[in-house]
Formats: sequence, structure tokens, C-alpha cells
Amino acid sequence: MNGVTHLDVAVIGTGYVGTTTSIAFAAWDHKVIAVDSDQMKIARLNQSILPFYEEGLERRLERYRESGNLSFTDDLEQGITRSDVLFIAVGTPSSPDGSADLSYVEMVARQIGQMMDKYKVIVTKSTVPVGTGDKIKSIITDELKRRNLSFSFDIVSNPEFLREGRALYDALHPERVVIGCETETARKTMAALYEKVEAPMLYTTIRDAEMIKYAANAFLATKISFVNELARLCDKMGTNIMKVAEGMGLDSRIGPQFLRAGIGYGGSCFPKDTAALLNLAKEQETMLPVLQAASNVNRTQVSWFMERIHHIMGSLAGKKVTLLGLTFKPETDDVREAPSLKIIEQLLQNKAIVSTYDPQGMENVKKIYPQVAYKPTPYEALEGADAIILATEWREILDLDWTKVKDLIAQPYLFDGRNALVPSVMRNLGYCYVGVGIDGRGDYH
Ligand SMILES: NC(=O)c1ccc[n+]([C@@H]2O[C@H](COP(=O)([O-])OP(=O)(O)OC[C@H]3O[C@@H](n4cnc5c(N)ncnc54)[C@H](O)[C@@H]3O)[C@@H](O)[C@H]2O)c1
Ligand SMILES: O=c1ccn([C@@H]2O[C@H](COP(=O)(O)OP(=O)(O)O[C@H]3O[C@H](CO)[C@@H](O)[C@H](O)[C@H]3O)[C@@H](O)[C@H]2O)c(=O)[nH]1
Repeated sequence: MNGVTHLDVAVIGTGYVGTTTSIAFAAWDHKVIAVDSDQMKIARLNQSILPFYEEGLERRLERYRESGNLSFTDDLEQGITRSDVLFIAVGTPSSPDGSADLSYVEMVARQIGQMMDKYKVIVTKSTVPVGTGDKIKSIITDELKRRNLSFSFDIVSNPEFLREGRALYDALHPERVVIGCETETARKTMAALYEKVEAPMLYTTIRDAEMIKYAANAFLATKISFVNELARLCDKMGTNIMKVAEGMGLDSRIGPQFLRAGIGYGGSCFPKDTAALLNLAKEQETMLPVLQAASNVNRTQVSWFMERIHHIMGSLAGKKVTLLGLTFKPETDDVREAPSLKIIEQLLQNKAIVSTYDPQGMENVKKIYPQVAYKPTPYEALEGADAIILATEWREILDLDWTKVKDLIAQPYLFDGRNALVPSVMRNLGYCYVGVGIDGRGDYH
């Protein structure tokens, strides 16, 4: 494969990562077949309809389908036999004990072993525990043995670091590409795949690459929990976590990113990947007390925030609470592990009447909490509200006409779970504004 720059690639799994990865490889002029076992998803993708919301992806999807660089199929065998490089990008959700559920990855490995017809480079894009590369190798070897075939293949770990809401940009402009591989052929193939990317390429063992992904997510999650923990203290001490974080972040050794205090991290990655790493450590009889604490802080952050609300408002029974923002972060429709879900759960338990608005997340939450009132505009959601809780800092929500909102609501309580509005501005408008760790000494009025 030396010197070859246009590779035939199959990407197995067309979720957030698989679809974005497929589009990135198509953009770099490789021929990509994206495969999913979900026929509905494939049918939509074949009409250039993205099965989730992510800005900018749909236009690219159409462009590369038309150019012939990107096609979609539910026929895995076609994807495998027509490609030299196979990417595994299926989900690795949490099992009840916190470990990564590898059943989708193992299933794909078996299918690859049952269908491959010649040498392939098999790359794990999914986030997987250390040792999964070895597992995939042995599953494929067993399947080939069963078929009395003995051709070789290479296993590679190439973890993905994209953020939802910025998936296309992150995939096209990664800050680093981590490649865990064992042979020169695999290394050259991966170098050819990423030839057009201007980013450091870090070559490691497969196990190191697998660990790097978990370590990066665990570190970022810990940074967030660290400021959230401090925010709780700031709230008691009359200090402002926003200023404290700003002061910390100006030290280049610390950096300003991921120091935004709030109601905690959600999403399909941080909660699941920290749990998986903790589980991995437990299996090795090794303690990770720092990460365990970070996880505990995050697990209790919404309850801590809700306690502030109860402290100020008393019982919420029969009160109308408007929740603004449902997704785990702005610019996505993903509500997996979103703090808003815990907030809804607690509001309903306390017999509040909940209405909500989110630009993209309402359909997904409606499936879980049909008893909440989902409104087509934020203003309709806010009518007659006794309290407003901001859970996701969508631009559209921050840019509301807050003077108009003031006239719509019954009581001016505004709880900003993301410290995203300007306290002095909101207070000047007459709101009783409460943020996370910025108000001090519980004196909110
Ligand atoms: N979402 C992110 O931002 C992100 C970022 C980096 C890494 N990751 C990791 O990437 C992996 C995928 O995440 P995601 O969010 O894209 O998941 P997802 O749930 O959105 O998509 C997974 C897809 O795999 C498909 N699938 C499952 N089994 C299959 C099979 N046997 N054959 C073909 N298709 C199959 C499913 O139908 C689904 O469409 C996970 O390990 C995740 O931790 C996710
Ligand atoms: O200072 C901050 C930064 C983030 N968050 C929250 O943290 C969560 C995760 O945010 P972000 O990391 O931006 O989104 P993800 O799409 O989950 O991306 C993370 O998880 C992906 C999946 O593994 C990785 O690829 C990315 O590198 C990693 O940033 C969200 O709920 C944010 O609201 C905070 O509370 N404070």
C-alpha cells in the first residue's frame, strides 16, 4: 500500500462518530462505504438526511455522496470486501457495573472474521478499554481458523477526540492523531489515510492508544468537577468561581478551558468513559481516588443545585418551573446523560409543573418524560413561570428578549445552571438571579 493516497475505507457504525469520520475521510479523497445495521438510518443517509443534528454535516454528506466518495449500505459484507481499511465505530455504552459494554464491537469483529477475504487493516475508532485490540485480534483469528483461512490482518487503535456540536470541525482539524499499531504496513496505511491532516501524529502501542482516550476524557472531566467542587465552596465564602477560574486559567500550565462551573458534565462520553476507567482500575485492584471523587462530584452536582433552588423557593409543589435547554450541551440534539434529565426527575418528584423549550432536544426527551409540556417557542414555555432554570447555554436562549420574558413570568426567579447570563444585567432587569458558585453567602436577594 506504499505511496497510495486514495484508500478504500469502510466505516462500520453511522452514529455521531461513524458518520463524521466517514465524511472526513471522503473530504480527504478516500472512497468510503459507511455501514450500519440500522436500515432506517441507512435509508435516511441514502437521502442525505442526517439521523442526528450536527451543524454543517448534512451539506457535506450530500456533496460527497454526489462526488462518489461516500456511500451508505446495510450490507456489511459489501463494506468489508470492497475496502482495505475497516473502521469500527459502533457504540460502547455503559454496562450496569460501569464497564464498557463491548458486545457491539465484538459482534463486528466476529462479522469481519466471517466475511473478510484478504489482508485488511482493522481500526478501532470506538472508545474501548485497554486490551480490546487484543480481544478483536483473537476473535478475528478464531473466525478465520473456523473458515480454514490464514491470511494476515493488522489491528490499529485510532481513538476519536471530536466534540459534539463541533464534530465536523474537530474531525477535519484534529489537534492530534493517535495511532496505536504494531506493524510498519499498518503505520504506513494510517499515515496515508491522514496524509492531508496538519496535526501531530502520535504512534504508540495499541494498548497505549486505548489508554490515551480514557485518560484524556478522565482528565477533562476531573477539571470540570474540580471547579464544580470549588463552586460549592465559593457559594459559601462569598467568592466568585468565574473570577477564580479566570485567575487560574491565565496560568498557561492550567489553561482557561474546561473550568466552567455549572450543573455538571453530561453526554455520551465523560460519564460513561470515567465509569469504564474506574471499572478497569477496579479489575486491576488499583484505586483511582481522584477520578472517583470527580465522578462523585458530578453525580451530586444537580442535587446540590436543586437544593439551592429549594432553599430559595421553598416547596416546588404546584409551582410552574420552566426549564430552558435540554441537551447535554448546545449545538447538538444529544440528551444522553444530560443534567436536564436529572433536573426534570427531581422537579417531577417535587410535584412541580414543568414546561420546557430546547432548539433540538425536545423530541428525544419527550420519549423519556411525556408528562412535561414541550413548547414550540421559549416564550410560550415561560408564560406564567414561577421559576426559570437554565440547563443548556444555547445562543438562542441567552439572546432571548429578557425584558419581554419578565412580563410573561409570574415570579422573577432565574437559576442559571451554566453561569451563562450576566448576573448584573439580569439583576438590573429585576430578576432574582442565582448562578453556580458566584453569589456568595446564600444572599440572593
Ligand atoms: N459521540 C461522540 O462525541 C464520541 C466522540 C468520540 C468517541 N466516541 C466513541 O465512539 C463510539 C461511537 O459513538 P457514537 O456516539 O457515534 O455512537 P452511536 O450510538 O451514535 O452510533 C453507533 C452506531 O453503530 C451502529 N451499530 C451497532 N452495531 C452494529 C453492527 N453490528 N453493524 C453495523 N452497525 C452497528 C448502530 O446502529 C449506531 O448507528 C463510542 O465508543 C463512543 O464512546 C463518541
Ligand atoms: O468547562 C466546562 C466544559 C464542559 N462542560 C460540560 O461537559 C460536558 C461535555 O462537554 P464537551 O467535552 O464539550 O462535549 P463532548 O461532545 O462530550 O466531548 C467530550 O467527549 C468526547 C467523546 O469521548 C471527546 O471526543 C471530546 O474530546 C470530549 O471533549 C457537557 O455537558 C458540558 O456542558 C462543563 O460543564 N464545563
